[in-house]
Amino acid sequence: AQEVSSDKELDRKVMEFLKSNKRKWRDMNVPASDGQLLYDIILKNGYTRGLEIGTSTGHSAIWMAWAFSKTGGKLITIEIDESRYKEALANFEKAGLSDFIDARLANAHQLVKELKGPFDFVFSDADKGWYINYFKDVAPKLVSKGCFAAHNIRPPGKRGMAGTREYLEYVMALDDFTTTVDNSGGGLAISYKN
Ligand SMILES: C[S@@+](CC[C@H](N)C(=O)[O-])C[C@H]1O[C@@H](n2cnc3c(N)ncnc32)[C@H](O)[C@@H]1O
Repeated sequence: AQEVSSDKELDRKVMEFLKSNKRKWRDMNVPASDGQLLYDIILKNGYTRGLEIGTSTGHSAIWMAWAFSKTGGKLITIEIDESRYKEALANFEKAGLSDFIDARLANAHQLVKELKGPFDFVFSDADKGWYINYFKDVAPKLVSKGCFAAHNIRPPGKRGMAGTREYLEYVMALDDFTTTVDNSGGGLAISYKN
């Protein structure tokens, strides 16, 4: 079983932050239920090396970094918009999670290619038309049993945001990944590397 540490003071601070901001996320942020889902996947698998593509103001990153605070891990997160990036940094500070997050102001089209990895958990939530490219760039740097999760994915056959259907068809056809879709929130395609 994976080592999971507990810091009650930090838990209290994060929970207080999430509670007081529950109705304040207005920048395309994931719903809290998806944040919880990401948190659960990281804890369940004991992941420690995370990458997020599309920070916005930091809601999903806060859930993931909270999980990484327990597994001894860290999250690299990328955002192209400076004002959202700055707001995210302030939110990470308020939530007490800055030590678990390496936030980058950059174009992910370039930076995802440059990052060495390895990663065991990736959350893709930036420009949907680029999802397949992000996946192709990251897959070789994802460890075996690692997970690549992509947001705003509808089940097969259902209409979704432009680019997301092509993405789902692409990952579903891969022999070295097993993909399921969770539609309890905004829609999450969860692909495990075999
Ligand atoms: C749906 S929002 C992310 C929401 C965030 N994951 C959350 O739950 O709080 C998508 C973000 O991706 C950013 N983005 C779009 N294209 C990008 C690119 N090429 N590189 C980095 N970030 C990008 C947008 O500026 C936007 O803030």
